[in-house]
Amino acid sequence: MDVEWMDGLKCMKNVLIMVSDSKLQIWVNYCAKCWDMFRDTSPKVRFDLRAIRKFLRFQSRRGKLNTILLSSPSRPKKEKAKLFFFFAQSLELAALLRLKFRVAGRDFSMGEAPAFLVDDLHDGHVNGFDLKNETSKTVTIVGDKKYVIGGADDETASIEVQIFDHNLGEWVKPTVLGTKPLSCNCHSSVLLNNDRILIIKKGSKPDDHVWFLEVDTPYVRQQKKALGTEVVAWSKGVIGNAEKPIVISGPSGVGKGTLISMLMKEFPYMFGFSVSHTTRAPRGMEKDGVHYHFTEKSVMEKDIRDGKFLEFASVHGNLYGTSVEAVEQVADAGKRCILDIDVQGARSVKASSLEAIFIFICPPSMEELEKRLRDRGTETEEQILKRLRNAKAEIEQGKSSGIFDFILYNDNLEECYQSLKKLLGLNGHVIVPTKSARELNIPMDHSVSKVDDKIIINNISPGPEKESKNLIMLDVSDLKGGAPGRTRGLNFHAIHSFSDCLNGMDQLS
Ligand SMILES: Nc1ncnc2c1ncn2[C@@H]1O[C@H](COP(=O)(O)OP(=O)(O)OP(=O)(O)O)[C@@H](O)[C@H]1O
Ligand SMILES: Nc1nc2c(ncn2[C@@H]2O[C@H](COP(=O)(O)O)[C@@H](O)[C@H]2O)c(=O)[nH]1
Repeated sequence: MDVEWMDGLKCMKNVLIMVSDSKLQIWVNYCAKCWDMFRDTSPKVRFDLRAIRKFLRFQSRRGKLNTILLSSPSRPKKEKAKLFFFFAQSLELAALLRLKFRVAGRDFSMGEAPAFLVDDLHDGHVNGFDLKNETSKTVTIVGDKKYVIGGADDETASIEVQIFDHNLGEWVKPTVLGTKPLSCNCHSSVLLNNDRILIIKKGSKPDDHVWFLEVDTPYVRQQKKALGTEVVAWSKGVIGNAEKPIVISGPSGVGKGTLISMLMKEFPYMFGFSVSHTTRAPRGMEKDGVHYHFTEKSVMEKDIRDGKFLEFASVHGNLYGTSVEAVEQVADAGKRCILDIDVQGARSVKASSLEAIFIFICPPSMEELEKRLRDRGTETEEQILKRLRNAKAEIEQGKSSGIFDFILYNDNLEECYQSLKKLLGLNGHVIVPTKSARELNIPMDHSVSKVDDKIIINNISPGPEKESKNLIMLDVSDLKGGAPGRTRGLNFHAIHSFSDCLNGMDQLS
């Protein structure tokens, strides 16, 4: 193996760096003397980061660098981890150079700290997730792209996203879908499954800590195809396992609205209505923002072009649509979302990445449907005839398209309502939500590490209550939903040490 001594690193005294040309690897080693110095003080003080950066840049320009291997078989894992953390502080550079780290035989991409190796890392070392620079940006590499997240000075602005495409060798401005998180002083970024970046905001409100920037999920891929641009999508993380949204379809006048109102009245804390946009005029009792967002056609068409809608359709001569925000608002309130949309809309939702339960409501007969529409007295004769004509095709599609998981006949209203409750599992005991991890505070000053599907949030400056737990584990193994809409299934646990995250722990939610 070729061994080169790098000039730039001579000032590092006790750290040896060897370059293996054949393997394109750097081996980082350290001796006992170095460790003794290293143990008691911040690595930042002991090591000359600038020299390391210079060295790494130099190597990367020569195309020699793809892996840093921390190797010292005689050293305990914990010590290796400390050294790893020290290198992880060079995240910005590592991300630019697209480095890989290997510690104790395991590969970690830059920014992933092997938390299980560092039980007692309480002395304020950052773990590489934050760039810790003035503009609070983080850099995450996914495939051939570099995602630079953050950087807005103004806290009323949203977190910015910029992408550098290594294939094109240029910066690309992405179309950013979904409600964007407000800017914050500092955040951590962790790549999950190579398709989304977990963002943990520091010093934000409890319901605003966790966000996901989707970069290559099925929804994002679909939108890239549809919009023909680079696309990323924000999705806010919600704690707990709020259940799948419910899509209710059926011909006009069948009683969808009536059934939904009954459900929301009986279970107000459980369900929330997705308020659609429409270009039709309001009926007498209808309120803007409650029954619909009544909108100008040109405005709605522009919002559709801008990707703000989960689905939209022309129904009985007017434009109707469900905005991503409408679904997100319900999830934010911790409720299960109900969508009252036509069959075309249900088809679009089915094809989207929003996992939902699809229910079709059928009338007992066309005569009864006509009677209900006429008795409701909200449409003109012409509109009634149009709705009845459309009803025939809708019922056919509802029964045969394979979109719907359940078909209910709304003959006797009370019986139909009971059937609806039964299929939603509401006919037995209903659990009323209690105090939950929604109130959990993620400490302002924290570091973040990742072990498999577990994110460890370590309170760097614990408060006066000595007994309070300083470690929080965020379990992301069971994520559901995602953009468009919220990402459900986040679970927080209090843990006493890093090793707890591999064993049992106290769940907070
Ligand atoms: N099972 C039922 N028996 C008799 N009348 C009913 C029944 N269900 C609903 N209705 C009545 O039928 C009318 C239409 O119901 P509703 O407005 O809920 O229909 P819808 O499916 O929401 O219609 P649209 O799609 O046009 O909004 C209302 O006047 C309602 O009170
Ligand atoms: N595809 C969508 N269809 C929707 C939406 N909101 C309502 N609707 C459907 O439109 C008809 C007519 O409603 P009305 O209030 O004018 O009587 C009805 O079938 C609704 O289900 C939507 O956002 N998208």
